[in-house]
Amino acid sequence: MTQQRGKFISFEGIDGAGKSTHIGFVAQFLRSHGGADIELVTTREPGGTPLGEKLRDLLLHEKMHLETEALLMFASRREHIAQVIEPALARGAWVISDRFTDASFAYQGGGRGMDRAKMEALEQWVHPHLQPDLTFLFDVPLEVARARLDATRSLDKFEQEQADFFAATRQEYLRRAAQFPQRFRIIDSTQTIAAIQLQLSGMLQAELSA
Ligand SMILES: Nc1ncnc2c1ncn2[C@@H]1O[C@H](COP(=O)(O)OP(=O)(O)O)[C@@H](O)[C@H]1O
Ligand SMILES: Cc1cn([C@H]2C[C@H](O)[C@@H](COP(=O)(O)OP(=O)(O)O)O2)c(=O)[nH]c1=O
Repeated sequence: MTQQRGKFISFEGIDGAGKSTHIGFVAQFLRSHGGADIELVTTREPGGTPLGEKLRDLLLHEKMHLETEALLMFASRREHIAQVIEPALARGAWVISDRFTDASFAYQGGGRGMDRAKMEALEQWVHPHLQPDLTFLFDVPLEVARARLDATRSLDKFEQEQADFFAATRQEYLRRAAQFPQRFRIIDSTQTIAAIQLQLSGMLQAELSA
């Protein structure tokens, strides 16, 4: 009997939107409601493989040309797809990824202003047939995200960007969501954590019974 392919779920949003807060909850929900035989793989981008984690360190801390940045994001992704995502989906596991290609469109395309046709060419090259089945976009106004970030940790290269960068990043996320409404779920991340978890539970339940 051929193994049923697993599902691929990505988490997106500008820094400080609350994405990391909810990934653990979603993993826990799927473990307790998805049946004993569901295998979950939680991973992240940039990163997710030993090589990808080295690239992540460079990407988050070194200044570089915007096209170098985009190419390294997709290089990390190529490795991630080959080593982690595709094998997991093929054996029936569910993959939960903290960011995927929508982040490249949002940050390198929207935030940095890289030409969209080049972004689309990279997407077509690196994963012409793979897209997440479900993408949660945690959406908040910039000021809310910034206030949350300031309260937490020391900021990496992207988190140190200014308001206009994040305005363009957020706008590009929303454009991608409008372009792919079937897979995107936009979460109003100004709600309380409890309210968001309730909303996520309903969406996940629907996905489990699909
Ligand atoms: N809905 C929310 N309401 C209030 N605070 C939140 C909410 N979601 C997240 N936070 C807090 O905001 C900060 C940043 O959240 P985090 O999940 O790390 O964001 P991201 O992963 O999107 O950068 C954390 O301190 C977190 O506890
Ligand atoms: C995947 C990806 C991430 N990024 C950026 C967005 C984030 O600022 C940063 C790291 O991701 P993030 O998951 O936010 O890490 P953390 O929550 O630990 O800070 O990388 C891109 O610019 N392009 C991409 O394609």
